[in-house]
Amino acid sequence: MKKIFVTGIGTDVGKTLVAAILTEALQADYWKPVQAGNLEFTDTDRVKELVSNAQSCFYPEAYRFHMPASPHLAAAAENIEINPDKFILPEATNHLVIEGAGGLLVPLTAEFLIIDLIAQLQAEVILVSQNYLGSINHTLLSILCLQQRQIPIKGIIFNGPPTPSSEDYITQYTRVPKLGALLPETEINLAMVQHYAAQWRPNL
Ligand SMILES: Nc1ncnc2c1ncn2[C@@H]1O[C@H](COP(=O)(O)OP(=O)(O)OP(=O)(O)O)[C@@H](O)[C@H]1O
Ligand SMILES: C[C@H](N)[C@H](N)CCCCCC(=O)O
Ligand SMILES: [Mg+2]
Repeated sequence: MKKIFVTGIGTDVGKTLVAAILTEALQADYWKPVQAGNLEFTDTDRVKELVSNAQSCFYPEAYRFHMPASPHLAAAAENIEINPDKFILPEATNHLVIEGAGGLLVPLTAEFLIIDLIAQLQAEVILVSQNYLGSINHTLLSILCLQQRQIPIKGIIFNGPPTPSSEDYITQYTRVPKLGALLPETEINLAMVQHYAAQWRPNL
């Protein structure tokens, strides 16, 4: 069974949308271990809304915080310290898509970062890269960091206006494959998620 951790080169790069498409493509289960902010409509609510297969299950977050901030700060604001031992993989017999918070070096505690959670869960990574000026640097930094920790990287999803020159540089320099691309969409709905799911499925 695949255990895929969806991380990104930063926050707001499209991880939730990509996670919804991957969940649909693999008819996988979905888990967001830490939700910071947007408790009235969480990333899990969003993915549930966008996934239409009957097989996917959605697991409750290990931690939910009100403050839309780095999880270590959001936790401190509620006088809570995140305990890494509390991140227990849901007992699933299905593929599992796990969504992080922000990028790889986002703190969960003073010592424990998202990248440490990925290593602890022994998941492979799909990295969401958004195309903007500066994103080559952010994408290479993320990949070098994962490679230094010997965390397996399944591939990259590029989000936003296509920029083949940047994408080619990144895939050639890192030797990490491109799994798919997500274009800027005006409508985000079930049909759009199904369309990308079918397109990316052969690469997953
Ligand atoms: N390709 C796209 N076309 C249109 N809108 C997009 C696209 N990708 C992302 N968005 C929108 O951009 C916003 C941020 O995306 P998303 O919530 O998926 O980011 P994220 O990386 O999951 O952030 P977080 O770190 O908070 O989990 C959302 O409103 C999402 O719908
Ligand atoms: C609140 C936001 N949407 C995410 N849930 C958390 C992003 C944390 C980013 C921290 C940082 O890199 O400075
Ligand atoms: Mg998200």
